[in-house]
Amino acid sequence: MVSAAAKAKAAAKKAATAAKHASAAKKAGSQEQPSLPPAPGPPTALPTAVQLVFKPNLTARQRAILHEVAEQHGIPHSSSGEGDARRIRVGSTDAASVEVPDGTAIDVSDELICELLAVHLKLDAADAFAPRSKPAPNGSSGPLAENGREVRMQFAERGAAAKPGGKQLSLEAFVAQTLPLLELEKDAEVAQAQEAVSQCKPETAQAKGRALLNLRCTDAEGGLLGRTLLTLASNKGAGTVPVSLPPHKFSPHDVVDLKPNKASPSDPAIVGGVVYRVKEEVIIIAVEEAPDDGLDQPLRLEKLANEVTYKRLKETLQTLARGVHQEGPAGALVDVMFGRSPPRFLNNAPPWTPFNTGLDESQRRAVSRALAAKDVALIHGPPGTGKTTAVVEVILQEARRGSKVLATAASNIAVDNLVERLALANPKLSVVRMGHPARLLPQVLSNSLEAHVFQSDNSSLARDCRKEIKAANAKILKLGRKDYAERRALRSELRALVKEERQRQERAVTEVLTRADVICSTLTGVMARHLQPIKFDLVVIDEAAQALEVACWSALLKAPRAVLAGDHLQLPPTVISDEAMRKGLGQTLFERLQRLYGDSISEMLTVQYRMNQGIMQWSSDELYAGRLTAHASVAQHCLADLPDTTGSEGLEVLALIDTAGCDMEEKKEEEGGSTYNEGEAQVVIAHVQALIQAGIRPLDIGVITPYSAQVGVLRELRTDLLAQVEISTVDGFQGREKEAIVISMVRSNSTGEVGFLSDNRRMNVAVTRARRHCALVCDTETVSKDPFLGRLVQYFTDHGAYLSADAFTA
Ligand SMILES: Nc1ncnc2c1ncn2[C@@H]1O[C@H](COP(=O)(O)OP(=O)(O)OP(=O)(O)O)[C@@H](O)[C@H]1O
Repeated sequence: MVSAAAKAKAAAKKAATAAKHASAAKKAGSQEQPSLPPAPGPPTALPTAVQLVFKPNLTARQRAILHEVAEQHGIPHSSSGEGDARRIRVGSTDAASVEVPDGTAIDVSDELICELLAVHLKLDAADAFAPRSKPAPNGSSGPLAENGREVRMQFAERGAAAKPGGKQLSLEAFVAQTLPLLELEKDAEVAQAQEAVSQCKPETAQAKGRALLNLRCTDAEGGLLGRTLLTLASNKGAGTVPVSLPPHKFSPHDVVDLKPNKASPSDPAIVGGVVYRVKEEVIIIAVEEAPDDGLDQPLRLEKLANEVTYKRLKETLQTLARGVHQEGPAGALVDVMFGRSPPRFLNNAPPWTPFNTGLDESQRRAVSRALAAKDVALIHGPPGTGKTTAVVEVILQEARRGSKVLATAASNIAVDNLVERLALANPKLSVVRMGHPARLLPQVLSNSLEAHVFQSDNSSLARDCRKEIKAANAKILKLGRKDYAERRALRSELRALVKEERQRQERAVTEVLTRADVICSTLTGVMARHLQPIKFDLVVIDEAAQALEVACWSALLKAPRAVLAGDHLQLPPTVISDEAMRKGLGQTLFERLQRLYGDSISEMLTVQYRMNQGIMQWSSDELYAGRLTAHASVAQHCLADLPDTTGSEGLEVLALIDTAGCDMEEKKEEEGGSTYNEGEAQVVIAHVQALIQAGIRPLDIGVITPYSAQVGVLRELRTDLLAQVEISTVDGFQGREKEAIVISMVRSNSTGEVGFLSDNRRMNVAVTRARRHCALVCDTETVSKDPFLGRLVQYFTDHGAYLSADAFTA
């Protein structure tokens, strides 16, 4: 058994050793740099880089030990204030202070204190905090009587830790570090929304992508399970020609306000709603009820901050911090995920007959591993390797065994994808999709909770109640002033009917959810009230590498077993706050578990079904240790094989179009700060035109650029012929594919600055969207200054056609 104190001691030793090494290295590099004396040193006041500030939620014992340890190491320490204002400070008074998160939900554990002292002050306090009372005999965390009050040593002495393959994160440290980061992220989102729509001119808000100005409502149709859909288009076309909307950041499920175009920021909305669909020329929003008037004027759409998500995520953290999960289904799973007990697997995977007989060897291995997992298994799916295909098989197999499955993903589109594929694979399966119908694809609406409920007996009885309510209301309206008795009787009847209607609706929802084999929801959606009492056997998270760890926990606490599928080498979750990102909010559970347990819980899919071998090989060698192979059905496919193409000239699998020396310098937007490159954009469009002339359908071509400003420039250059060519940022293309992809890298400067292009995950996603052709348009001199991009350029030079951009402008 590895105690918390022992682990903290190991962590402290590691940090102290690292500090010693760093100081030794500094010393070796520069004789002028004095190294710190090794701790414990003489009790002289040492300068420290930070000052830790502890709030009142420490026990008397912890406070005493803190002072003792600081004293021993000659580090300044003080205690001030009373009650809630009480603070213990450890570290130099003039150093930057680091507040140890408090909050009533968090007990600051010994382990957390040891870690904080080790990380920030390079102090080894493990011995001092070693428990002086014995743990409960069963090794579980029993309450220890101390200083006259009970102190819960949460998780402190739980089962033996599995052999960790990487740095461990304790549950307490995770909660303590994530709570403030969530606050930062919420503040950043609210600030972004406020700044964009209320503190700046509407034109600036539009430039930032958070507002769309001068729209007209072209359609208001009923449907969508009782909601109204409003279609909004740009007023510029005046109804004659459809006009593209300007670049924006609206996407399905965003919460929005619709206002008169000239309204001031504080004016109320005509109506609020949720974005239902985003198309090139229109945006469709779902509203509870169409407003009676106000829609026949120029309109403005504003994106609002969605604070509900943060509230839900905080609740999840608080549940974890309180240790409530220990009594719930996920008690043992939590221990495994924080390295306190090893992951367990059945000795032999249960026999299974695949629903999908075309699964390849690596997919079968991944499914077997998932079915054998008693706690958690990972499916690592590089681009196009059929990760969702494997996940769907796992769910079908589990449902066949009688398990109730909660199938989730971070995005609505990924959840819809699961629903659609599950329903197709086994139409007898009861698959229920949670969530606002506006957020669902039309093809999965019949699986929505509302659609299921609508068909149930209780719901039909509830509708009868509704009819009777209407009739009773009509009768009341017809009554004369003096019909007191009758009115009273009708009112009482009404109350009973309303109550019965509500109860029937509730019962209908509970029945549908209880009977379902698979319930599908986004990660934040799983905290919906109706799901609270439902028990699951397995939680599946698809696209887990795009989900914040805290969001995964909302789902994970609902079942004893979990299967996570994803690829940590593609784009990470979006985090708005730079500070929160820097401090680790973007770190995903998928990646953490990969580091912690590696191949012992993870199966990598190795056959990809999308790319020509030439496109795949760069990604495989650069990011997946050369383990990917192209399935025979795609390994050699190229554009020239497509119908209607004219020969193979200009249709090579890889092409490098070099703008170096062609006077195509990048520029920076005045507002927003995004980068663009007009010269390069013209070259990109010219190459797309050449592809179309060679017989490639515009629909099969995608243009990807990392910079939103370049998306705008490219869209402006698009002629009618190119209307169906999709132009988007890398993020907009994640999870998708096109026969031909043209990448506009934008950066061209004399200093070799490449910004976030050097993030290998971003480039990995961009290149691997292509099935048969990938063209890289860039200034090779600028981008090659970055070693990773230099290798990419070299790969394209070695294996593809090389063209100078001059050839396109001549
Ligand atoms: N065993 C297989 N045999 C043939 N085709 C397959 C197989 N597995 C997956 N595919 C096909 O490969 C494509 C990608 O599959 P899927 O969407 O499951 O992959 P993914 O890894 O989830 O994709 P992404 O890279 O977008 O995350 C789909 O068209 C799918 O039908």
